Amino acid sequence: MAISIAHLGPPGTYTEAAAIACLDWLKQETGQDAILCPYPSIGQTLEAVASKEAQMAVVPMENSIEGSVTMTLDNLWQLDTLRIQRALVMPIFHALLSRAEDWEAIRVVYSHPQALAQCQKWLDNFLPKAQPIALNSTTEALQYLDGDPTIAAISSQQAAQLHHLPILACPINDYPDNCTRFLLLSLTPSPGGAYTSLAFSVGANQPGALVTPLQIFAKRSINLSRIESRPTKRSLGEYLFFIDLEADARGASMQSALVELADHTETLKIFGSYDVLSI
Ligand SMILES: O=C(O)C(=O)Cc1ccccc1
Repeated sequence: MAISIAHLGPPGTYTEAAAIACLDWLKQETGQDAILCPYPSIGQTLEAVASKEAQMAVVPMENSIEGSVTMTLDNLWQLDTLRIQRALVMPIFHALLSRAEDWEAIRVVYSHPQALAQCQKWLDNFLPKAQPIALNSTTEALQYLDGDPTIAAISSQQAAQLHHLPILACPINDYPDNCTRFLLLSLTPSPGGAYTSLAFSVGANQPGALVTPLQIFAKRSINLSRIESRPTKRSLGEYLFFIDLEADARGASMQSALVELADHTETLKIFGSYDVLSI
C-alpha cells in the first residue's frame, strides 16, 4: 500500500519538489510507493505525522542565505516523537510571477518569508514601491494572481508552469548560490548515518552552561557542523540549543558522549542520525 508524505502546499512549493525527490528515492531504494499530501503550514505538516494522519513529512530546515527555518525547529522540539530519516539539499532559484503587463503596476509581492528575504535587494532595486507580504508558502497567493495584475508572487519556475502564470524575471535571488536543506521525517527510528541532530535546554544561566555540553563533543574529536539557539518561550533570555554533529549516534564515542550530555543538560532530544540524499 502507498504511504503518504506530508509537505507544505499548495502544489508547486519548493518543499513539494523535495518531497518528490524523496518519493522517487523511496521507490528506487525500497520499492515503496508513496503519495504526496499538501498541508497549509509547516506546523500542520509535522503535526500530520505526529498524529499518524500521514506516515512521513518533508520540511525545509535551513537555507544557505537566510539560515534556519524557525517554524521547523520549534515544531521539532515540541513534537518530540519525530525522527529524521534523511536530509536533502536543493538549489533554489526564485522567479517573479505576475499577470502585470507593466512592472510599475505591481503594488504587492506575496511569498514565503524566506523567499522574500532571499530576494530583498532585488525587490528594493526593481520593485521599490511594491509591498512585500509574507504568507505560509511561495504558492499560497498564486490562485489570486490571475484576476489581479497589481499583484505578484515569488515562487519557482515549476510553480509558474503548474499554475499557467507568466514569469517576469528569473532568477531574482540576491545570491546565486542559494540552497535549502530539507528533512524527511517519520515516527520510525532513524536509520543511522553520517549526521546526528539534537537539541537541549540547559538548567541554569551560568558560566559554562553551553561550553560544558560542547566540550563533550570537542574532547572526542566529534565535529559540530551547526549550532542554533531558539527561545524556550518560557522566559526572556532562556534558550534551547539545536546542534548538528558529524557522527553517527550508534558509534561508541557518540554513545558515551550522549550519556555524558544527558547529565549536563536539562532536557535532551535526539532527532536521529541520517545520511544526506544526493539529488
Ligand atoms: O514556500 C515554499 O515553496 C517552501 O517550500 C518553503 C521555502 C521557501 C523558500 C525557500 C525554500 C523553501
